[in-house]
Amino acid sequence: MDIARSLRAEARRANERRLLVLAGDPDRTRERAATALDLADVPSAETTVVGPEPFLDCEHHEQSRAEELLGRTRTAVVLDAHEELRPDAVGRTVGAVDGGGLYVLLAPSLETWPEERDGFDASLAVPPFSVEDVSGHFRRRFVETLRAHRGIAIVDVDTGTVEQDGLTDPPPSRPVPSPTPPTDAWFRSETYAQCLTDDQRDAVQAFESLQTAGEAVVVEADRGRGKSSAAGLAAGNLAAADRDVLVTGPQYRSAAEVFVRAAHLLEAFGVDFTRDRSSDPQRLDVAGAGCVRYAPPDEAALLPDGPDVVIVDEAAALPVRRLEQFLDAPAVAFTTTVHGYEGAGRGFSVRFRDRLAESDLAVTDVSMTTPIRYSDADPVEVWAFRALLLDARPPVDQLIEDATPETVEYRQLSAADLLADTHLLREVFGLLVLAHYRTEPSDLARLLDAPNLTVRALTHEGHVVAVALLAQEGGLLASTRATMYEGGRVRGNMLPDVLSTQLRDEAAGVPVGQRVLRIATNAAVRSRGLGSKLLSEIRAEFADHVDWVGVSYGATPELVRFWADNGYNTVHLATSRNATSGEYSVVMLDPCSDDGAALAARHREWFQDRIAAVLSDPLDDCDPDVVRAVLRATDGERPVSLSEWEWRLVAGVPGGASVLDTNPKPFRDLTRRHLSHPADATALSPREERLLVRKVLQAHPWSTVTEELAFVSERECMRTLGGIVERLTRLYGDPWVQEELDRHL
Ligand SMILES: CC(=O)SCCNC(=O)CCNC(=O)[C@H](O)C(C)(C)COP(=O)(O)OP(=O)(O)OC[C@H]1O[C@@H](n2cnc3c(N)ncnc32)[C@H](O)[C@@H]1OP(=O)(O)O
Ligand SMILES: Nc1ncnc2c1ncn2[C@@H]1O[C@H](COP(=O)(O)OP(=O)(O)OP(=O)(O)O)[C@@H](O)[C@H]1O
Repeated sequence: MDIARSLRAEARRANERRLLVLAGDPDRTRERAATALDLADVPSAETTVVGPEPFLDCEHHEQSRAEELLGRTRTAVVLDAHEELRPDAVGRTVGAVDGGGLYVLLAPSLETWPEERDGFDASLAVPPFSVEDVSGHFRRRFVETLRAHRGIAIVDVDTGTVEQDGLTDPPPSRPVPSPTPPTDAWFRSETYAQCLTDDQRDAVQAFESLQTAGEAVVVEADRGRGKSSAAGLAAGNLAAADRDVLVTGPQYRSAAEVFVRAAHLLEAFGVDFTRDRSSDPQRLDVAGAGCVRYAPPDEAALLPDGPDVVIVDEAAALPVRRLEQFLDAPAVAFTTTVHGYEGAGRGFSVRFRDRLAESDLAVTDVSMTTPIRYSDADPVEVWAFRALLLDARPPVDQLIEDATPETVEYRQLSAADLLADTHLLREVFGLLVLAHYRTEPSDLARLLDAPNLTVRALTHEGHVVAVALLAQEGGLLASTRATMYEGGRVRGNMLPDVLSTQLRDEAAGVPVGQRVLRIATNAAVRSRGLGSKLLSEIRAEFADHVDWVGVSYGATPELVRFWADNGYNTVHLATSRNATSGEYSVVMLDPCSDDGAALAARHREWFQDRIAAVLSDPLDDCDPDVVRAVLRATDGERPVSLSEWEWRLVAGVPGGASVLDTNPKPFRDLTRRHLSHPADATALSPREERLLVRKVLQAHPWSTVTEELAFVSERECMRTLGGIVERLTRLYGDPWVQEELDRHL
């Protein structure tokens, strides 16, 4: 195992990492890993094993807990991939290895590995498919990248052969010149002396704006660029200047760097501070001035004790709704990873950026590119980006800007097509990453190997302009359906699962469908009908083979309109918010066969029957425009059937003879009817419809509705509602009801 020693020596000399692959019999690879780390002089206190067994005397996590390494720095990480290779675990762990350190991968023989089905593959076997239907494209490609990239040693431990030594003979790393301090800085000069790169200096300087309320800073960088440290340098300064700085992030461990750097800086300032190491969360208190304190995201979101500044570390890992809560802080910074473990720090941009722009905060953006943990020529980072396509991008705008529904070609892209054309694969994956909130490395494996998934795209002159990822669902055996109905776990099959488990329809898993898992049009060519063209091509292709096409996504008014315009109708609105998007998810179906139509029809009716009651309780905070769009997208008219007494109650409201609170039910029925199938779509203005949603369906108090919808007084708000009830009564009431109405006017 001299190879381990030389790899480490080279890594140290160049301040780069090296990757050591030990392939073959599992126990033998584990023994060799122990020897290799010993020879390479890596202390066990600086090593982490990620895999099923703690076979070394060091920190250990399962692959499913790989996020424990986010934001941390280790000299060696050993990824034991014998039982399974989770692509996300690779993404999450590789960035933690320090310059001069080793990433060690334990795997079966590389010759046979792609053909073997492991634990991760089993997770791709979605009923009615079995694990034999899962292919090994991702792993084959992964092995090819191991063989093709520099800085990677491969040892066959069964034969003792060193397939490649991974040595690159790099020039020794040269000390990076310290960045020059800025000329007019508000932070104390010691701060800038502690910055390691120009990027870090610029980021720290951007944080200066947080001294005043109304400011926000967003720092975007790949891993290991020193973002958390930049935040720490800023936090130390702000605390010394009497600010109360609240730090949050998905795990304290990854935010710990903020505290390390802040404490170090306060020492350099020579100020008195106390550091509470014993308590978790940790805090630093500067004598006679401010503090830096940690709280987990759910607590921090309540802005406990009124902080002056909030720093959200690893923001991309938090749901949008959580991030939004921090916009109420006087000043706030978000640091986020662009490419890496979540695969998609970019996704941070997808929804949250709009909210940030709409807020009253003035936003300063900074990006950091120069790595700090290791040299910028590090071959292991290059390999990881390539193997996991972390840097995949859609085509540049110029190549596709002339695309229209007439110029594009509809493409059925098999895994073989994608593997044969790296550009195509990068464009497809890049577009998905860019347009969706969270796309992870495992999504790449899923796209290439899962038997239930299909990729469809529109290309313009060979470049991808829109892409959709489809999942086959339904067509389930009676036993699988029974498991689902009884609350057992069945992989995939999201729509049958929601319809049978939550909505108590055991037969929902019989019809076969294609669910649009994701769809995206390149931002440069949106709103030209390309997304709609892709959906209509998909429907045309599958209509003869499936019972339905369907979708579930976090509802926004625009998106609901997009799907509704393309023939999809609402059957369900979830009663809890989607953890990632922060929105309420809507389920929509477009039936293609009689069986599909029967499924859609019964669920539509059930939806129409329950929605008013649901909106007055669990969905009472759903955006009224989402409610309007979702109701408008329900197919099939469900008439109002009010009793005579209910009609008399309704007809009395406009003239002031009766009040809504006596019994809201008939008002809800009427509202539901009008918002889903208006007899006259122009009868009410959008604001009047919002009033109906907030007051009648969601039962908000008059005072809040008056304020939210900007009525001058509660009286005016009530009078407007009376006028609305009058118009609805005229639209839907029989002649005798109209007479009843006129009696009171
Ligand atoms: C299962 C899921 O994937 S749901 C998530 C859908 N995907 C995304 O949100 C990713 C980002 N968005 C996109 O890629 C695109 O906006 C898509 C795929 C939603 C629509 O693609 P496009 O090629 O623009 O569709 P198309 O031109 O046929 O229809 C556009 C209509 O969709 C609606 N729409 C959908 N989303 C938006 C939006 N964010 N902003 C404005 N309009 C929108 C509008 O009604 C628009 O019509 P308009 O341009 O006349 O106002
Ligand atoms: N100014 C600095 N002085 C000393 N060490 C630093 C400084 N900046 C960064 N480092 C070190 O470099 C490593 C990476 O820094 P940091 O954790 O801040 O980066 P990051 O971009 O937040 O990384 P990740 O995305 O992995 O969380 C850490 O070990 C940190 O201690």
